Amino acid sequence: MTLTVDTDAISDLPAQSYTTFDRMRVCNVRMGGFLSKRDLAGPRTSTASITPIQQTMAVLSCLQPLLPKINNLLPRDAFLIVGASALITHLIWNRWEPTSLPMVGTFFILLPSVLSSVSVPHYGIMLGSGITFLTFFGTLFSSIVLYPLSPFHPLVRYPGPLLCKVSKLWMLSVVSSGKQHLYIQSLHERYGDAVRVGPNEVSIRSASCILPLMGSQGCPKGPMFAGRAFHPKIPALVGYRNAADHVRRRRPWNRAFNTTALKEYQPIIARRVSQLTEVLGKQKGVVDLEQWISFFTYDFMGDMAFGGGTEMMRDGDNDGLWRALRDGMRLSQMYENVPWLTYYIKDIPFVGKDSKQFRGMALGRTAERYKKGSTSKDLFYYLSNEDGAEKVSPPPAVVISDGVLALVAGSDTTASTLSNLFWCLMGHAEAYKRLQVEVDRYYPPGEDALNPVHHPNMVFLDAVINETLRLFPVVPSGSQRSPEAGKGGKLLGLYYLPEGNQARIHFWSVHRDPRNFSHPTAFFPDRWLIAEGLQESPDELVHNANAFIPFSFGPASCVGKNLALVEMRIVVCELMQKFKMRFADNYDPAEWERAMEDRFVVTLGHLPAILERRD
Ligand code: HEM
Repeated sequence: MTLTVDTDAISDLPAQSYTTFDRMRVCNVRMGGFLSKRDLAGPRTSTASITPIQQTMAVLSCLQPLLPKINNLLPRDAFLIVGASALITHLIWNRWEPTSLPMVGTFFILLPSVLSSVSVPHYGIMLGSGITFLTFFGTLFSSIVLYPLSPFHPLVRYPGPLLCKVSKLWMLSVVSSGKQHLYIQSLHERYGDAVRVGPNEVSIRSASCILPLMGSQGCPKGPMFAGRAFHPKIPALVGYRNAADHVRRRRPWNRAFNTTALKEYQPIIARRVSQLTEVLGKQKGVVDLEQWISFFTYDFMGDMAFGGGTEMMRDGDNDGLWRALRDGMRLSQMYENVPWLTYYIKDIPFVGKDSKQFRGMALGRTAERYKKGSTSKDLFYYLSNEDGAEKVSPPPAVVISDGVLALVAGSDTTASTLSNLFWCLMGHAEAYKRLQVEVDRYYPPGEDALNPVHHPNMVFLDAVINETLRLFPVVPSGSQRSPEAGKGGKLLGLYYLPEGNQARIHFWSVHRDPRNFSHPTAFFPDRWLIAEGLQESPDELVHNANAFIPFSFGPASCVGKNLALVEMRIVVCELMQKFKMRFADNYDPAEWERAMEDRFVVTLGHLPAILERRD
């Protein structure tokens, strides 16, 4: 629909005898019924109940008495008015970020159309409108580009590349390459510990900022999670920005991962790990270890989140949901950089198709699980309050959101760490041999490697897991935090993060910083034993345990950490007890890091290996 506003006719209305809403109704008739009956329902008692369109129209209507005077304006003044309106639009946009398409239309189509009335008397309809739109958008875009570079921007003191400072759109191109982690690392090497990676975002490499940014007195989550999930009405745990709501929502998760609950999951883990051993044992020749481990973690988390229903190790990805999960992850990472965009595109049918497909699956599984009731204590048991710990059970929509989160947060993270671990071991014969000795000592043939009873004694196993997570943190570019709205900015040691801006600790760079760890790029599990005094070292080693944050830090850090550790230890012990592993012939191990992509969670390439049974 084309909107044309007959400004002369509007200005003819006698201002005194019409209310704002009367004028709006007249405008609406002339605009072909653009506004709904609700928008035109008349004055309300409170401004809170007036829709954004009504507010804008009210402002425009109030300007009507001025319109006759506008006809007498000089062309120079007309330009100034249009330019000033563009600047005010930027100001409003910057501060409140309108979230509905009608608002976008009001600011970007209706407003310049109305403003055309100041140029039309001088240049005629076509030229006048053209000049107005050009002036309006020219001023608006110049302001958008120049403001982040100006001394008035609160992040002006942070260095960074010009393109990062101007727009997050630049980061979109970096993200699409899958190499965001290496790009940001290179920025830290060039610009220092705090780098501006977006107009309103800083990446931080300093370990001393971890506590003030992410600790209990730190900042809540930033807007990236809302962008990733298309601003859902009911966010999953990971998306809660209000600290008090996050604490409340995290309660069942904490119960689900306490020591008693973890013990109850052991039969579920054991069943899936022995299935993994069985399928690997049946493979002939080269196996893609990465793929089988991913299938295993996905099946296991399916058991945990929905009480079963996922059989990737048996059937493969026959319903395409695993592929949808990976594709969805790529797109979510794009959206997390431009969270405002997802407000406008979320209702387009094909947008977010993968996430919707995945959610549909979760909906079906949740319904089945409710019908079946609890057969064993799994994650669903706690999330749906089957344990009865909360007075009021959460509605199914909440349980579904959390179930999807469990599947996403618990499968690829653990799978990537396990694949990285086996890649490191197969490439470091000495560490492999040493771990094999430890596994054989505690789990010799005949001893049940699915029973975690000996794990507390397996210090080299933990050193290998830690070293893998240090070298390859699965969330390499970190998790965004932003100061709570209305509470002012946050002092992060030497740095200040003003309200309305965001920061992330760059886990990858912190873990590979020689100020935190000696020989930072080497796979050197011994460092963990040396740091604990369990092994001597000929050299003085730098080892900053506070800089090791693969599971993040603070009240919103990974809630599934203990489950992940138990699961990984069982898999390593079982596979090393049963198989001898080596890279496939002709495999170039350097390919591993080349194929590694930062998709918020790391995704990996193939891991071709030859597995020989040891028994
Ligand atoms: C090696 C395995 C894993 C690693 C390295 C890992 C790492 C992380 C990281 C870095 C975060 C971001 C925290 C933040 O925003 O600051 C996170 C969050 C989360 N993880 Fe994990 N994770 C792993 C396994 C798991 C498992 C098995 C689960 C089980 C369901 C899980 C559930 C979650 C949940 C629910 C969150 C959101 C926590 C919150 O917002 O309160 N993770 N994880």
